[in-house]
Amino acid sequence: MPYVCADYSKYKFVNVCWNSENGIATVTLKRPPVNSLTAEFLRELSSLLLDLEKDETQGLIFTSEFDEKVFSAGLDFKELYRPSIDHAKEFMSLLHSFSFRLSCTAYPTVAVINGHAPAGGCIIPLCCEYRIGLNNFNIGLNELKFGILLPDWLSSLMIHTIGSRNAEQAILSGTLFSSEHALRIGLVDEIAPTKEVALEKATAFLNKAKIVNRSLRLDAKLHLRRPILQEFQKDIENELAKNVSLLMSDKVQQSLDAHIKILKEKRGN
Ligand SMILES: CC/C=C\C/C=C\CCC/C=C/CC(=O)SCCNC(=O)CCNC(=O)[C@H](O)C(C)(C)COP(=O)(O)OP(=O)(O)OC[C@H]1O[C@@H](n2cnc3c(N)ncnc32)[C@H](O)[C@@H]1OP(=O)(O)O
Repeated sequence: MPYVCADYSKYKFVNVCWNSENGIATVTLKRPPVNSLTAEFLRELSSLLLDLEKDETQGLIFTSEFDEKVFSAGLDFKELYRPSIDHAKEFMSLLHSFSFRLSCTAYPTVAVINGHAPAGGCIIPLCCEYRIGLNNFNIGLNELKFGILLPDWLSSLMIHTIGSRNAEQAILSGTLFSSEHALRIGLVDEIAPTKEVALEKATAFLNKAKIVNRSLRLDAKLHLRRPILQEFQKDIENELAKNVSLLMSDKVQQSLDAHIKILKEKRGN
């Protein structure tokens, strides 16, 4: 049975609950208020994946501390508004490397989506092998509505999950799906009434994975995910430069500004 070496208490934005009986790590995202992704958060998540790999984790479940509210609100608007060029580059590189790493983990992965997961908030679930949603949440890649062209690796993750036809319609219309709709098109694999039930279902999925030889399973996973992994590895420097210049463009910066204002008005700030 795996043996925990890493000090998981060092992490600020996640709580890691390691079950030493079955080797399953439940990682609860807890970056208030809405688990938006900053460079610091992405750096932490990447380092966590390495620790889990070293500890020979048998399965990983992602969920959110902000139950029935938000899984992740996506990229952090505030950090990406008028960033320095160096920060923009670092952010895009961290987003790319974390998403790549999560897409090809040696251990099986599940997302328990216990709240909204718009735009970049959908990245963790899409990189995972299995998705379990709760009722009454929205999920989807609505980036086109922000004037953001998806990186190829992200479109490819969506295509892998819901098929090309559904992905084309979903991405081009910038749709955020209700949980029921997400289930119909395969964006989530199951719906659960509560987080507890969702976690049980996640454990059942991970236990099923155990009956397969670990290294054989990894070979098969990498083979089945080859089209996605190729997109991640294709012309990385050029892709990152494209994303940085998109982020720094007036159009995207104006869109971020507008969204920050909308959120402020909503709160009466
Ligand atoms: C920009 C990138 C450019 C190029 C990129 C190239 C490649 C990357 C590809 C991936 C791209 C992804 C783009 C994104 O992810 S952009 C983010 C999209 N996210 C959203 O539109 C969600 C916005 N938020 C909401 O809809 C709601 O907040 C939410 C439903 C999540 C929760 O609602 P609730 O009513 O519970 O809370 P609020 O009162 O709205 O918010 C609470 C506080 O949280 C702050 N907040 C919300 N979302 C974000 C965010 N994304 N970033 C930072 N902060 C966020 C909100 O302002 C409130 O803050 P305070 O007022 O309390 O300070």
